[in-house]
Amino acid sequence: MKNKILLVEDSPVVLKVLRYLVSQNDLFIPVLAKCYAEALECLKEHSDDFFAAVVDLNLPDAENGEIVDLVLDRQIPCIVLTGNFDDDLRLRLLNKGVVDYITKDSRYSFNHVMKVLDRLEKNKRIKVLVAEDSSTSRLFIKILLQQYQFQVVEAEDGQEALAILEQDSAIRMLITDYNMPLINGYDLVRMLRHNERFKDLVIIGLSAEGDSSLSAKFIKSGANDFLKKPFYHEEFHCRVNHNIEAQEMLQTIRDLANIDPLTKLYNRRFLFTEGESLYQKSISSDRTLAVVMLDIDFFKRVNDTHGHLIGDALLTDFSMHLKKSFPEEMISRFGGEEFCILISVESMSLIVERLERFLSDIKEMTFTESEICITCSGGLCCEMQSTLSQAIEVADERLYIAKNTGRDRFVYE
Ligand SMILES: Nc1nc2c(ncn2[C@@H]2O[C@H](COP(=O)(O)OP(=O)(O)OP(=O)(O)O)[C@@H](O)[C@H]2O)c(=O)[nH]1
Repeated sequence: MKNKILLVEDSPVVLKVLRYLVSQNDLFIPVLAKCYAEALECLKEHSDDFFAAVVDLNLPDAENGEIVDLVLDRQIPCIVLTGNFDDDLRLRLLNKGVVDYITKDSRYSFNHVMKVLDRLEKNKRIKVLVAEDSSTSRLFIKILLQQYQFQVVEAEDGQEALAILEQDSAIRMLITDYNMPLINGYDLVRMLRHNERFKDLVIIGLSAEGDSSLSAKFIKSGANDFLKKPFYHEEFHCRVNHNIEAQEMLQTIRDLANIDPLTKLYNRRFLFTEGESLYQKSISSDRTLAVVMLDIDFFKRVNDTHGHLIGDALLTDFSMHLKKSFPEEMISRFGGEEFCILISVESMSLIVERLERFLSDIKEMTFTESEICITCSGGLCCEMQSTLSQAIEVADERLYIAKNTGRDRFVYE
């Protein structure tokens, strides 16, 4: 469902620009009002289900910013547009709880509005943990985060923060004070940074005024950023949003390096780095990690008969089915129409059963809009080798045997 954005602006040109920009984003749908009275009607008509509002501060029928209260009273995130910058007014508006205050001084201002809307939409799915023993300060930070639509979790001390983070892997950011009972903020950051699991957690330390060494300590121990108390709303929002954006960019770069763009499975590079370390961990903990090499039979015929685009669609559909059939396993596209699955082995009979079921499921299915029937062949290596590469070689030799002995089968030994 699209998010409704209320746009209140008396200038037809500005309203047109805003409408155009908002409707360019697939997630948003603009609802327009030229004055306070029209905005009131819109709010009544749409029973307040607006995702956010972008409002002009001075409207012909409400010259003193009354529109801001109208929107905020309905708990709608409010972005204020204004013709001139006024420091007192800005502070008054931010204290009221507006998300941002933007001057209409250039076309970049409207891009900024879009950036804020986009951020609000993404933040709905981001959980932030606030670790702070002072309830007043915690509440203040919580309100600021909620203005930007973040989901907020709270901890009263470092120990509680650690326990929450251990339990909830969805938390992407920690904002932590220094002075806290049980575990202080600095030790909390150090503990987290020594744990591989939290390497991507964004951490912002809060340091009290006058203690300049604390911010350096936070950064040195692995925090991404710090804020000196007291801070301005905008400074807080900028640091929080910039750090989340940096984390998102890092994730995009990682995905580009590790994920096959067509099938969205891991690529060969990821298999030989992360897969190898998984394999070595299995060796050291005396667990068996089976390597399955899987290849679609006569895939060239699919391309030759239906064309490469349908061939691509088949690879995508097939990969989705692989993911469904092996949800816990690391699956990679080894190349072309060949895939590699790493499966923890509890018993040989169980793994054989799963692979045979997969083969028979594939045979019963049809793929793509052209309803193509396929089979596939596979080789399995269950005997632990010294490296993943060696295990892949063994599984690949068995796959070769499967191909040469009639296809549509697995060779296990
Ligand atoms: N559409 C599409 N085709 C691909 C892609 N990658 C590889 N191929 C094709 O996959 C085909 C693989 O053909 P072959 O290696 O001869 O294997 P096969 O036809 O599956 O025969 P067997 O493996 O022996 O059963 C080639 O035609 C490649 O062009 C891709 O990303 N998209």
